[in-house]
Amino acid sequence: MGLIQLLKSQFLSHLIFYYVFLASGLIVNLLQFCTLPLWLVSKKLARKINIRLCYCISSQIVVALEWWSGTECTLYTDPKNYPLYGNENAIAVLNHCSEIDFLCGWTFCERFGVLGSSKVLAKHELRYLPIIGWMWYFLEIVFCKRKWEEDRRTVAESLQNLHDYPENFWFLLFCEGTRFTPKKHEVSMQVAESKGLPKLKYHLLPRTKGFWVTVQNLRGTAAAVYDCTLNFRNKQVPSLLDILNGKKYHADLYLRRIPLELIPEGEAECAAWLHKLYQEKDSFQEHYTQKGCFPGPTVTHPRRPWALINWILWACMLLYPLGLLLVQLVSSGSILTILVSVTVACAASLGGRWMIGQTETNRGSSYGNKEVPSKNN
Ligand SMILES: CC/C=C\C/C=C\C/C=C\C/C=C\C/C=C\C/C=C\CCC(=O)SCCNC(=O)CCNC(=O)[C@H](O)C(C)(C)COP(=O)(O)OP(=O)(O)OC[C@H]1O[C@@H](n2cnc3c(N)ncnc32)[C@H](O)[C@@H]1OP(=O)(O)O
Ligand SMILES: CCCCCCCC/C=C\CCCCCCCC(=O)OC[C@@H](O)COP(=O)(O)O
Repeated sequence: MGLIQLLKSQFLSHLIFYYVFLASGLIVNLLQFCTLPLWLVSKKLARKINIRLCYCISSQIVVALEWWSGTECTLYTDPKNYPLYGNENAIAVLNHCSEIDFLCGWTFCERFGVLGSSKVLAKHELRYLPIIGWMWYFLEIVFCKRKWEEDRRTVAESLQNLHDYPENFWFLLFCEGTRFTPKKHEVSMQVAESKGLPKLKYHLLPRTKGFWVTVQNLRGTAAAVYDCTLNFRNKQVPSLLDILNGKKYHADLYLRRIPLELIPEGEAECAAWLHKLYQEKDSFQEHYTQKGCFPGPTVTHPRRPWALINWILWACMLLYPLGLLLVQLVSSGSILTILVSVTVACAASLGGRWMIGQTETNRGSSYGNKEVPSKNN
């Protein structure tokens, strides 16, 4: 292991990341809270400010992927659609295959300039996640309880609010609704069988209602669906903790742009369309497994410096006063103050590690583990 690699795996390096993330995150949350009165005066300005504040947080995790771990992201797409990315609103349908799939999504958002504004249909539990969940509240992220009787109204209402959104955004949907595990795959393939649908090898059966309600409510707002299929080279299974340890991966994303007008309006037709899309995604994954790449040409879209600059600015702002304080504490020689500093460091480390734990599949929900197939299918 080289010296740099060794440095990246050290507790102190992680502690710096955690401290900067947690301290800046709480400051950003506080600033977002202060924008509340502004929403009454100018919704447009409040949204624009919140987009930039959210960028300050989410770009820090992108920095960990792009600059700290050096992970590379290759985009496979039709070059003729390339100028549209980042310049229109879109619904991104991404396979939920990895603990860092959301982060790869964020990286592409960053590269195409829509990181601050991009959104997701997220499970309700994430609303309460400190920093990220609180930030999402101000970003108008759409939450669902994964209970259709409740979601059908709330999700539609939240989507309608996005009609006058002042900046371009991508709206991410993990149609599988949960992350892939062998058990969930087995259950969902039983459902597929009961519905007379072909089995999928690499994906869980997609949940169609969220897709339908999103497409219907974003008609006129979003121009296209981006069908995104993600995989990692050499059968690697990345985790956020490994990224923090500086482990480098190579992500490949296959992106097809499908104009929204091509998607059927009726619920049943839309559901059938999505099932067909997932069958195609499955065939792309098969191609990747056989050949080590997706079909079609690649385009190179390099990382931008802004996320790194943002992180360095926060680090300077937060580490300098902390350094001064630590010097004072140590020179004061007070055992109590030194103990307090150690406790704060441990709290930052445990807090950061706990947040990373939220991305780990083995701590995931039991949603999709034991669902009863619908009677009428
Ligand atoms: C250039 C690059 C371009 C793009 C880059 C890509 C992306 C970047 C874009 C943006 C990034 C922005 C932010 C990302 C940051 C972080 C995100 C991180 C995480 C958040 C993600 C989540 O939280 S995922 C979980 C929440 N989301 C979802 O669940 C969405 C999908 N779900 C649905 O749509 C559901 O339908 C629902 C939630 C709306 C409602 O769920 P419910 O369970 O109540 O109803 P269902 O309809 O799903 O269930 C009943 C029907 O399902 C059948 N059934 C039963 N069991 C199963 C089973 N095991 N599998 C499949 N189907 C099952 C059942 O038979 C019923 O069938 P019907 O025929 O009656 O419908
Ligand atoms: C710069 C480094 C800073 C270090 C600290 C970083 C801490 C960052 C921590 C968390 C960022 C969390 C972002 C979103 C979390 C995404 C979680 C997720 O992927 O949800 C899974 C959900 O779809 C389905 O859930 P289940 O599979 O049903 O359960």
